[in-house]
Amino acid sequence: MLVGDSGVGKTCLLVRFKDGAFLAGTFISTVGIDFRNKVLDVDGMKVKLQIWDTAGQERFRSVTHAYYRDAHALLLLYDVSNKASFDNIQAWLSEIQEHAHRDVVLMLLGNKVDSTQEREVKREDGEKLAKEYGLPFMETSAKTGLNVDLAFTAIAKELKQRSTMVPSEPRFQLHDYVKKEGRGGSCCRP
Ligand SMILES: Nc1nc2c(ncn2[C@@H]2O[C@H](COP(=O)(O)OP(=O)(O)OP(=O)(O)O)[C@@H](O)[C@H]2O)c(=O)[nH]1
Repeated sequence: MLVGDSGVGKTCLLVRFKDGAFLAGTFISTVGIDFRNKVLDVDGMKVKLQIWDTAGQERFRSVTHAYYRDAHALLLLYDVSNKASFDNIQAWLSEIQEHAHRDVVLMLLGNKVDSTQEREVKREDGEKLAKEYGLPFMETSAKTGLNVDLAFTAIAKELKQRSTMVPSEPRFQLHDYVKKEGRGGSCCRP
């Protein structure tokens, strides 16, 4: 499930991942909730992701709350060119704590990293916040596609591992995967 303030790019991230395209121009806010499916090949096994795109607008909050409970994974987004969306992350984390399952897989994404001129949130600040809450973190761009497949693949790997895990088996580490695969040395530099 994709969550975060209105306008951070949740729908665009999903469209980029599903169709490899970018919805430029007019911004049509999601009403309520929508979903798309995508099948990924993860280490030779097909993993079907059903990805729910939620409305970021406050007035739809009661609708989206109802879906948290069934979510296996949450991608929490802010917009690196919008400081307010970053400042609201803690409020989103409280919502998640209140409504989502305790074991939900959670990842923090700083989107629109292509907007370098308008950047209001430093990568270091995103990393610091993620570290504080023990979350894997990436910067993404739905516009250029940077780290989009990587973020969803990391989630799919984690979910696959959880669903097939034998108790004594070493666990897939989402954190380590994100660090190792993120482009540009230290995780996810554009
Ligand atoms: N430059 C840039 N613009 C983006 C990116 N992702 C989304 N946008 C733009 O940001 C605006 C909002 O994108 P959406 O994907 O509709 O935002 P949302 O988070 O789904 O918004 P709600 O449905 O209201 O919750 C649109 O005008 C997009 O074109 C990105 O990675 N880079």
